[in-house]
Amino acid sequence: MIASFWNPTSRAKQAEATSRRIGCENWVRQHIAAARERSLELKDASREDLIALTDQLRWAARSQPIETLFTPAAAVVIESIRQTFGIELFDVQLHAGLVIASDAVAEMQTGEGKTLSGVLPAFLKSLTGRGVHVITPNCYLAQRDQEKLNPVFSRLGVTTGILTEQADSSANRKAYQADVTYGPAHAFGFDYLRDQIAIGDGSFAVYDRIRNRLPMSEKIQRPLHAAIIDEIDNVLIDDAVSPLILSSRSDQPATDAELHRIACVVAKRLECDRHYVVDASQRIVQLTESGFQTVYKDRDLAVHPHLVRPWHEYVTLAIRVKSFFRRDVDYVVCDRKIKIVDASTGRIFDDRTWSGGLHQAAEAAERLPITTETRSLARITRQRYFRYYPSIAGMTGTARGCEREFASVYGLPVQPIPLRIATRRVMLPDCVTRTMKEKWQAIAKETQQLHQLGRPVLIGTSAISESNAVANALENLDLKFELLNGVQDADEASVIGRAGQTGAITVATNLAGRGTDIALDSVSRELGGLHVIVSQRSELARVDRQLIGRGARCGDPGSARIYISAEDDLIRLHAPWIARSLLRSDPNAPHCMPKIKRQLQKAQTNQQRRDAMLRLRLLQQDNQTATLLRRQRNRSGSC
Ligand SMILES: Nc1ncnc2c1ncn2[C@@H]1O[C@H](COP(=O)(O)OP(=O)(O)OP(=O)(O)O)[C@@H](O)[C@H]1O
Repeated sequence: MIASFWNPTSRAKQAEATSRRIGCENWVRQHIAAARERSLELKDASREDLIALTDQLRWAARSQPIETLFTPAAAVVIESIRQTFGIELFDVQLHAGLVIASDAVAEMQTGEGKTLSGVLPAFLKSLTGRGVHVITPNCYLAQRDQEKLNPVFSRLGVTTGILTEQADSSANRKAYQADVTYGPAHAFGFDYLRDQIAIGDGSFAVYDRIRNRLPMSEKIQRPLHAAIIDEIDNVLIDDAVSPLILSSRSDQPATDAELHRIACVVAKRLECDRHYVVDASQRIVQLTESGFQTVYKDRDLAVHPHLVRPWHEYVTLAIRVKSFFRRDVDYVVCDRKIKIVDASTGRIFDDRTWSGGLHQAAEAAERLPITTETRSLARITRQRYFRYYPSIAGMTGTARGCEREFASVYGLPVQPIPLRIATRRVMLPDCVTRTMKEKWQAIAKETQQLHQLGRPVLIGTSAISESNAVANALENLDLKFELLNGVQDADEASVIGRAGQTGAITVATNLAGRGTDIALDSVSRELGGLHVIVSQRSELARVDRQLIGRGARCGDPGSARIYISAEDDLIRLHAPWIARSLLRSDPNAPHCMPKIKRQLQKAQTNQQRRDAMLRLRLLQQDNQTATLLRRQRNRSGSC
């Protein structure tokens, strides 16, 4: 069993077998037609009738595989959604539901209605009574979906719960008792780790053995059964580069605080390429021979009694902070503390810290009180945690390009769901500028023109500092706007609620880039819908596609434009030759867009490959550690 758990070939074969089954058009058509027919018989069924039908299905799930219950389950779900919202599930949503229920990834374009597509598989998998986890990339989406869908489930006699972000095990334990539990991915993973700590094993261990050793009453989670993951590429791929680490905090001042401060001063004096070399794409720093000599000039520091790592590593950390970590991009300073910003979602984490002294190096660079390094109590890679679920599936609008990783790591095939109606999105040509300043002005000007027409505009930026720069440019034109970047106290739901109204201007970081549903009012729809401005291409093309997908949803009109400047991060770090050619060119001459576009897309693909390699390395290390632990345990067991 363990061999197949780690074997990518067997996972890929499993994915291939599922893919053959769900890819059969006739099979899909027959199931949808049968479900529709059954649902007509249930029209206007009472709540009691629906609950009685659910009970019958639960009874049936005891003796037969849940795949065989698709038709009757779909019929009751269709009816419950009809009675709750007064809408009919689309065929593409039933199709996606069928794919997810078959343990696969449904790739459904942004705005096609994935939230409702997840109800049917969650309902089906809850029938066994072993609990379903509906996993989202963040708390906002978990709460939004649980609140929206709870009436649909409760009409069917199915209970739902929501995980809290706080380490409140009693509240979360209660949420796990529900049939369907909503929560962000990290909350599920951390509860798993808390269970590990409760049984006295901070290192990960063979899952079943651990589960069986601890009495049910003490555990927060029930045994893992089924996971349905929304924005599955974000949760299983993008976030998988960083393992989940549960750490302890100490209020004691850091004993090596002074060393971090000195390292920061030393790092400022060192020169790139002379004293150290950097790999910008991997954020790695290496001291050169001359760098080592300079760093160890003061011999007392090399033998300082408070060193917790070799002295040159303090300096390397300080150089990494100086070279790659930027305030209001990678972190913010709030209440004299460093708070990490998640690059892909734009969220600010209150309780996360960088490990290995990096957080302290950043505190030194910002002249903040230096905290003690956290001590890791338990850790698990996301890949490992999610592979513990016997059944895993999900949905996203952007699975393209990740098919191989989904198949070999998680055994998941990707099934594209056809568009319900052709998109009405108008993709305007990219706009190229030489400097950032020119870009902010151009964005503000375009926003002003559309605002005068009454069109709502969403400006998506990739960092807090950028959102502030756009905000300044808009203020210079006396334009009123809403800023959503996690720093302000703005209520996310209400800002998003207003973003589609006539004449609204919203500036946001990636907070609004994924999963958010911007509803248009009737006038803004008439005027052409939401216009999305992408302020710069991200390192991942999927992030851009998600942002563009905030407009022209569900058959609505809309448009989008991407802005590029020679000073953009993607160009600066991964394709500097584009910057050189742009800066040399005549600012008034038209740039050769197709060529620049192709080169930027290539830079994005290369970055995606590098990230995939990083994840693969993490997985290999994880495998080696697991094998080592297993051997140790076997040896101590046989002694
Ligand atoms: N069957 C339906 N009938 C009418 N409206 C629907 C239906 N399904 C979904 N919608 C509406 O379509 C909009 C988009 O739905 P939703 O947010 O679930 O899309 P999505 O696919 O999850 O988008 P994204 O990929 O951006 O997360 C919502 O306003 C939702 O209420």
